[in-house]
Amino acid sequence: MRAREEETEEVMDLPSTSTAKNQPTVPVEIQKLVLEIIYNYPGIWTKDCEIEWGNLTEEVKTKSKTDVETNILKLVFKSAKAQMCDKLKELILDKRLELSSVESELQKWPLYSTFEYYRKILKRYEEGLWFQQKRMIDLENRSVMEDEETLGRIRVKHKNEIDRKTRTAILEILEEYPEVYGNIDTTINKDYQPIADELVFRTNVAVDLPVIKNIVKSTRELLIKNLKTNILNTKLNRDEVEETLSKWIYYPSFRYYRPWVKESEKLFWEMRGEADKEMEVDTPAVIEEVEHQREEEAMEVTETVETENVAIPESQEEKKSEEEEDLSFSFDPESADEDKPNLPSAIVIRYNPPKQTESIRFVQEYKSEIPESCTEARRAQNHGSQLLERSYPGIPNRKFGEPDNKKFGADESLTWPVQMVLEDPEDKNHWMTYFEGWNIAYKYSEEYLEETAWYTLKVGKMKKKFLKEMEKLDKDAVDEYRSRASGTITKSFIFDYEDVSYFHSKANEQYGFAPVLYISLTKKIRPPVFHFIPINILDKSVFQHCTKRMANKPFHSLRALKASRTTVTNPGGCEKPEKCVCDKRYDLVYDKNYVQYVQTDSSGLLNFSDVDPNQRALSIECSKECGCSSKCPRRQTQRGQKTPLIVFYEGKKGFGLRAGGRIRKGQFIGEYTGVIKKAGEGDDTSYEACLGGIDENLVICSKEYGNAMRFMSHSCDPSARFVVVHSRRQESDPLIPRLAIFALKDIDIAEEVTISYWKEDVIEEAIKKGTTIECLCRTEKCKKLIPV
Ligand SMILES: C[S@@+](CC[C@H](N)C(=O)[O-])C[C@H]1O[C@@H](n2cnc3c(N)ncnc32)[C@H](O)[C@@H]1O
Repeated sequence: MRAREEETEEVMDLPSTSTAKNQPTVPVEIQKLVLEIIYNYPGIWTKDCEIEWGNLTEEVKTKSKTDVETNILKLVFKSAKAQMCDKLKELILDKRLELSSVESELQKWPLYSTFEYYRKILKRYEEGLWFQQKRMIDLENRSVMEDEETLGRIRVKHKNEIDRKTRTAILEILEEYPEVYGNIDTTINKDYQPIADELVFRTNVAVDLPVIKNIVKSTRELLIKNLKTNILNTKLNRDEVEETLSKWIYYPSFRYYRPWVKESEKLFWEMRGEADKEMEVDTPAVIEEVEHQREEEAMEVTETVETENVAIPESQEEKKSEEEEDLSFSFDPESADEDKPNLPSAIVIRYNPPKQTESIRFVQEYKSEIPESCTEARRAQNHGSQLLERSYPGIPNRKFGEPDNKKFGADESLTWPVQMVLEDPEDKNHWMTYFEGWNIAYKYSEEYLEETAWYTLKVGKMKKKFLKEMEKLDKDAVDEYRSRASGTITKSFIFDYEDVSYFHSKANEQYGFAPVLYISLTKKIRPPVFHFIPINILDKSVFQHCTKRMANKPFHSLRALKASRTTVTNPGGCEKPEKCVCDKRYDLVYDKNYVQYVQTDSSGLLNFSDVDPNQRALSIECSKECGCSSKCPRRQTQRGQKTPLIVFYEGKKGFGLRAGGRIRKGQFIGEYTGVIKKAGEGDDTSYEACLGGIDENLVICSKEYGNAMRFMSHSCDPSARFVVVHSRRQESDPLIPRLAIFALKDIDIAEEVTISYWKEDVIEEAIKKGTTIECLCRTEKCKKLIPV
């Protein structure tokens, strides 16, 4: 690296983008020397290697004969990095220069000659800028569709990458297609082709037709849901409903649809007992009024509050900040199983010859595998040069690294999925970004990631919020974790955590479930090893045992066999209360003296106030027979985990489970999955949960196969409890018992999700016998001892 001849400035303020007033000034010569020397210390290019900083400080001292403190050197480096990013952005995006002009402009920057090498580290960042520049130019020329060359650069967005901008654009385009939005229920994928074409034309983003269809339908669902919550639950008056709706982020681009849901709205007002009042959305005048308002709005730039569901339960309203709104995971409704009708709800192994049904997957043997959707990880597993010395079921142990870049990197970067983003403690506006299958860190601005990796950024922000909450309990531990996570993670066990988190979340994502992250703040312990499985697994004999039970019979056969004993009527939670037969089915099949019946209300919440904590609770979920949709509040287990969960190292207790978002009292948290087997078959029962209430003889064992729920610790004052669930989508499906976990209280982000492992009498019995260990639940109600 040779220094360039002519310089104009003698001193420079640090850092370039900083607003701080009292930054030191460092002579350019020293800055150049520092940057030149840093070339030989790659350990600090992308991370903060303290040893290298120490050596570097010494070298600078020797060569410059000046004593410059390490933190000043860090500032020099940080400032140069920021300047390099700013300059690239300015030249590529603002000035829209070509590559050769960018090059010559950069040469004018006095530090470039000694810092040029760093531009390679910003390769992906720069690629992103070129891509954006191209898109801007394409859009201006409106030549995207004609130009074959450009078509290759269109960004394809998959379901979880759909950001607010894309969704808004789809809804805006849709307005021009009343023949589609007026017939949403009967549309087929093909009907959305003109919308998809227009989307590419307007935004250079390509989205699959089923995804567009889902977005349209789900926004309609959200509109209805918001109306329902505001009218029935929050009991707002008409003006307030209007006002609340207008805060919903998609309302401005979707309000034209309101008259098409007037029947639903009318029904809600009727249920409120306000049927006599005139429906305001009923007349064309309203559409005109909407149009008028819209024109007015277009004139003024107002800040929109982002929220999916604008109705906030009263008890939580105060607490819910804008930041949280942004973090609320709305896997519903895009990921609801309407999208994937063929998803199995259990896996049966060793069934010979295998059968074929939609709801059950039959296999000869089962082992965790890298999800099929992770194509880059699979490619890396085959060709990557970086071997990670570890072995986790279903998780690759090979990655691509710098040496593979030339052969396997190239242009595909544009469609690579981003695996994770980690906060950069030194730079709040950028995130350290890792692509799936690669072990190289890149730095991207939040703005850029918002555009290209919306979903992963959301997970990153959730983790950041979780750590912020954990700081209140143990700041030192969180600081230590952060410094480790921003260091050389590729070689440390942190990557194991990130990979386990990613691939388990991907397995969940296939079913439309929320992510699971694994975190150990201080202890250098490897993540737990087990086969992650989002649904239950059972073998042929247990499967046959389940399918022989009377509960399998369809409702009409049950009724023919038996007269209903009592009338349990609480069908209010179902979307179609008039047709719902769940409660009656409970009467016909289960014994109320033995298992208590619980049923979700219209918000999908369970009320446990009358349920004995020592008694088993059972819920029956709706099936197609009830006539409701897959989004009915009475289908919680079928829809699955919607709140992110954190498997967190709790010290002596081992790993436990914490909430990655706010969970409401009565809310479904997740399903306890594992191997369904006969009780008493294994010698280690610590991961076994009984299916009593449905079948006393069966347990779910999550020791070798399971999901995040297997980590719940015992508490003498638990925040959640088990509910056995009778659930299937179709009455013709085999009925396999399921086990759900519901919240007993409001659980905040970073709070532990715990259950009581035993009934009280079992704990007391063990205490009497002396067969106990110390209980570490640390609650006020702790009995201090629990059974071994
Ligand atoms: C189902 S496992 C929970 C996950 C386990 N901690 C892990 O790291 O895999 C049950 C085990 O967790 C630990 N544990 C859970 N709750 C506890 C508590 N309240 N006190 C002490 N140990 C507990 C015990 O070792 C128990 O055998």
